[in-house]
Amino acid sequence: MAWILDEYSKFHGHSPAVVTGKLIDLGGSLGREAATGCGVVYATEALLAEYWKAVKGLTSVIQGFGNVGSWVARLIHERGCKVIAVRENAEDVKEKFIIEAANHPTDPEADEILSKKGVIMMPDIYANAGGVTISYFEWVQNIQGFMWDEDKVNKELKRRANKMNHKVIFPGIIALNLHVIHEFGGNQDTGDEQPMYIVRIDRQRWLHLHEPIKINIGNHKTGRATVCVFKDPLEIASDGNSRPRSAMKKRHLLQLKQPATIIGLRYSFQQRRQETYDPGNSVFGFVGHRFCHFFLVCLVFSVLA
Ligand SMILES: NC(=O)C1=CN([C@@H]2O[C@H](COP(=O)(O)OP(=O)(O)OC[C@H]3O[C@@H](n4cnc5c(N)ncnc54)[C@H](OP(=O)(O)O)[C@@H]3O)[C@@H](O)[C@H]2O)C=CC1
Ligand SMILES: O=C(O)CCC(=O)C(=O)O
Repeated sequence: MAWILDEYSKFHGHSPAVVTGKLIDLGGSLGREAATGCGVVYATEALLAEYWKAVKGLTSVIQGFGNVGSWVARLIHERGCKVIAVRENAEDVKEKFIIEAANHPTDPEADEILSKKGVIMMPDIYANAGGVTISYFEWVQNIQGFMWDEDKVNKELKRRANKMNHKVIFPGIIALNLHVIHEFGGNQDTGDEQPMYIVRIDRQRWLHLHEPIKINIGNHKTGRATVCVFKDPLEIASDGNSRPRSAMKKRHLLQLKQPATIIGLRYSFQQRRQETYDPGNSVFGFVGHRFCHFFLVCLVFSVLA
């Protein structure tokens, strides 16, 4: 990077913004060393939240222990995850989640084996985006001629990672395929306790949603349900509690006496209107782009006996 900067600057004058990943003295950004690993951890937390899990209490295997791997190990250890660093081949993998922190680490054959085993993979282009994000920050600082302190870099990284997670993962959390994916509590035979349903909507449908979406629930024998309406599952899972029922705030719950139809609205918190999804602004689009917060507003629409 130093060589590229040097060569370019010979012909065009000192231009630090032409290349990123530079040493600090040459205009590099503070925070780069940890940024990719940090981004991997934020992305992992968001993925786990989708499955009502937190890093805390899990066991992990890290393959590759250089810059990214060692930062991930340190950060998840701090969050209460037990790290066992071993190499594995795809046939031996027992993990439920694989986070691709390196570039293209899973070859097509392994991908097929893992997918048949039901392993959930988070792709590299998403998981390691902290690296390119810090490059963007470096470029911004260079063109501004102003150096951010490390705290500012870390805060910006976290802010943008969270926005990306809301954009890319959270819409999928709230729904997939319009059916009940989790049912907590309740005894289907005796109807002793009220079950809780977590409802998802297909992500593509969510992203292109212009009209309110309707979800029918309540094929339960007892005809009663508790529907969880939430705006940020990560918030719920981040306390390390993988049992959403106890972490759920009262205001997130709707008590239903009978099966019902729920209407979900895609809602922009900042602009207070429904947003149009721009496919060109997906995974990496978060860099330098203005985002909005979304959350699902669910309303009980009608009762279907
Ligand atoms: N650093 C960054 O900011 C970013 C990195 N990435 C990607 O993440 C990956 C790791 O980058 P980084 O941590 O910087 O690289 P490093 O060179 O710091 O570390 C790579 C590590 O992987 C180990 N390794 C190499 N091959 C294998 C293998 N087949 N199985 C297990 N371990 C192996 C190396 O071990 P040994 O030294 O013994 O060979 C080394 O410890 C790369 O794919 C990189 O492109 C992506 C985005 C940003
Ligand atoms: O630093 C960057 O801009 C991206 C880094 C990256 O993706 C890599 O090292 O593979």
